[in-house]
Amino acid sequence: MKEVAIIGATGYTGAELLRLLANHDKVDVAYITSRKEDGKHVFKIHPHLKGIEKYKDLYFTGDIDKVDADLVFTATPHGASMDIVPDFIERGMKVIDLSGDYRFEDLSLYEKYYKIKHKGLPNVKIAYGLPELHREEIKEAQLVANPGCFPTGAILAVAPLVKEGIIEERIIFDSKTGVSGAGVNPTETTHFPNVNENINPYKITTHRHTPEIEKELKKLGKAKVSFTPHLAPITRGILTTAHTFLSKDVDREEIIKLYEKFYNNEIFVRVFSEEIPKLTWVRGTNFCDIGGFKIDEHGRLVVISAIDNLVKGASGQAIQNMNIMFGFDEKEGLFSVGLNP
Ligand SMILES: NC(=O)C1=CN([C@@H]2O[C@H](COP(=O)(O)OP(=O)(O)OC[C@H]3O[C@@H](n4cnc5c(N)ncnc54)[C@H](OP(=O)(O)O)[C@@H]3O)[C@@H](O)[C@H]2O)C=CC1
Ligand SMILES: CC(=O)N[C@@H](CCC(=O)OP(=O)(O)O)C(=O)O
Repeated sequence: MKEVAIIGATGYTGAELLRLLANHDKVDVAYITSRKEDGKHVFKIHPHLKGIEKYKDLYFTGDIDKVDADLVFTATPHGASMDIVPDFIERGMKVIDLSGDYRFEDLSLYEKYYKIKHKGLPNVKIAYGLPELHREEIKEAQLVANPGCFPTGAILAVAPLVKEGIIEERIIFDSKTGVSGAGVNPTETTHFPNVNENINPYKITTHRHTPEIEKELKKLGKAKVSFTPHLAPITRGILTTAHTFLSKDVDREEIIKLYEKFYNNEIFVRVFSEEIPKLTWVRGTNFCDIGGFKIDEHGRLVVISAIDNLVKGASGQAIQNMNIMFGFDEKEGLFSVGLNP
């Protein structure tokens, strides 16, 4: 049995780690931290976990220095993670950081989009935690930078096309996200009357996930990314519509075959040749569903992806990465089907 700790376990991704790890047979949760709920039982803050035997003696601690585990999940905001991760690394622990702090090799790109001065990368192996593209690096890493939620759905939607070199450089992503993507603390943007019955575009041309998507796609081929997120009146899920422009003479069947081959051994990516992915198919699951593959008369190829932002977009992917780092079966604790309808 391995022991893990969750820093920031009062938040949404921390809670989701606890929900998913309840079904994981190879790890125990040894520590959960909170700056404000020190000493409280986990069921007090997360009543939906009540009755889970493995959590019956689990209490929040406010003292991060006490944390000692085989692996630490830092489910903390960007900026906060880089204050706490180096100490765990120095103490020899593996870390999976759910924030954006360690996703960029080029720190000037991070500083430009996050508007935060970066404190530097620890001198250990760091991997970008998208298993479908970086499995071998994740196996070797001491620190895994878990991808952003939008980048997960966007990158997986077009990776086969970029790698094959059959589309133009320009790629346009239009994404709709559930409100849980904004974290546990309510704001004016997430206030019910402002979200309900609306679809609100935000951070048009400036969202920090644009350079994250682009730098990952550039590792595969040519990519210039335009990205627009929209807040939708749903709790979970990200539906991404990717507009790409074919540069080679390929038909729909060839494209579907390319995706099926690219994701052939990937348990958590499901390619649909006919159906259009739906958020309810992936809700609560670690799947990224990909479909659409429609080509218009101008050579525009439209691909759709669907993920649950809290699972494949955050905590599920973090557990998938942990499974890879520990050499466990990659789907341990993660295999479930969607809550459809
Ligand atoms: N929500 C989502 O869908 C996704 C989120 N992410 C990223 O994952 C991380 C966590 O997100 P999420 O769970 O939604 O965020 P939340 O705001 O819901 O939770 C973050 C938690 O971190 C703790 N925290 C905040 N500041 C500090 C600090 N300085 N030191 C220690 N702990 C701190 C807080 O706990 P307390 O106040 O109790 O100490 C808080 O509950 C973020 O970086 C986010 O961008 C990534 C992908 C998807
Ligand atoms: C709805 C909403 O606000 N979503 C967040 C995405 C959260 C996330 O995954 O981003 P990082 O892990 O990169 O911080 C946003 O657009 O900023």
